[in-house]
Amino acid sequence: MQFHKYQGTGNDFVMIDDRARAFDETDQALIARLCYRRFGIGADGLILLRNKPDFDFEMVYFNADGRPSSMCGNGGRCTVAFAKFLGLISDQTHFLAVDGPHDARVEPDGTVRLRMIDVAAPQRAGVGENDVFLHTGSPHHIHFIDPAEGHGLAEFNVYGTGHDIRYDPAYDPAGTNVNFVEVPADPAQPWPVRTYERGVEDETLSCGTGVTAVALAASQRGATSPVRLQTMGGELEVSFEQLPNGGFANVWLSGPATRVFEGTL
Ligand SMILES: N[C@H](CCC[C@H](N)C(=O)O)C(=O)O
Repeated sequence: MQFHKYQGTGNDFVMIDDRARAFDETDQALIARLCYRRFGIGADGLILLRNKPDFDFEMVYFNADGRPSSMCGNGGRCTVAFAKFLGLISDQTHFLAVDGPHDARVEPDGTVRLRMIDVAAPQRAGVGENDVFLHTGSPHHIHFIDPAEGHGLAEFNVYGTGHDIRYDPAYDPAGTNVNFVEVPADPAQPWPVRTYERGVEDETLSCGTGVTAVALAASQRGATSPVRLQTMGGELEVSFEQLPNGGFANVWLSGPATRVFEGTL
């Protein structure tokens, strides 16, 4: 079986052209093994590209634990780049993902812009003012680091604190992804973000639905569209319109999506 490896700002994926529907998506152990960085190919997730009536293609996403997951923003952008590589699309597309239909376009410089679902207003999470929750196709807890905490994002214990919030009973049974954000002195500058991802059960170099949630939450702290986000794996941009009810529409996630190598299993 042929596979391709893609990454979007360091969030990486095993990509499979499964239009023949030959891949057993119920084989959780196989998917987990393919994503395992020591005994397998290594990735944060695995994506099947499949045919779907009325759409250019369907994207089926699995976390590194082998389980089907909610929407993956970086994976969606990489699947669009893969569809273009396969000659399925040119520079615009309408495809189906687990959270519904998505439009996307590929810019001349290779930037992939993905339209995300409309997002409800941020909800308070935890006890203080520094924690909010949004669902951007995947669930995201966001913690704005308070300088009074005494440490910045670079030395923050993303794994430990992220793990605790991800498994907090308040998020039972599905859990959540967890994002840690440093408020920049100038909100027009990139907002630094680090993410603990559910289903990877570790920090990833970036998370597309995560930075989307952060950008929307940051609009309550002086950020205006488009918001630039600085992840460990590179810069992403999120644009949006704020709705009168506090929600968001016309939400777009933009950034690079790169084919790294291909191989045969
Ligand atoms: N781990 C996420 C799904 C992948 C999200 C992330 N890779 C992205 O780019 O949005 C979850 O279980 O909700």
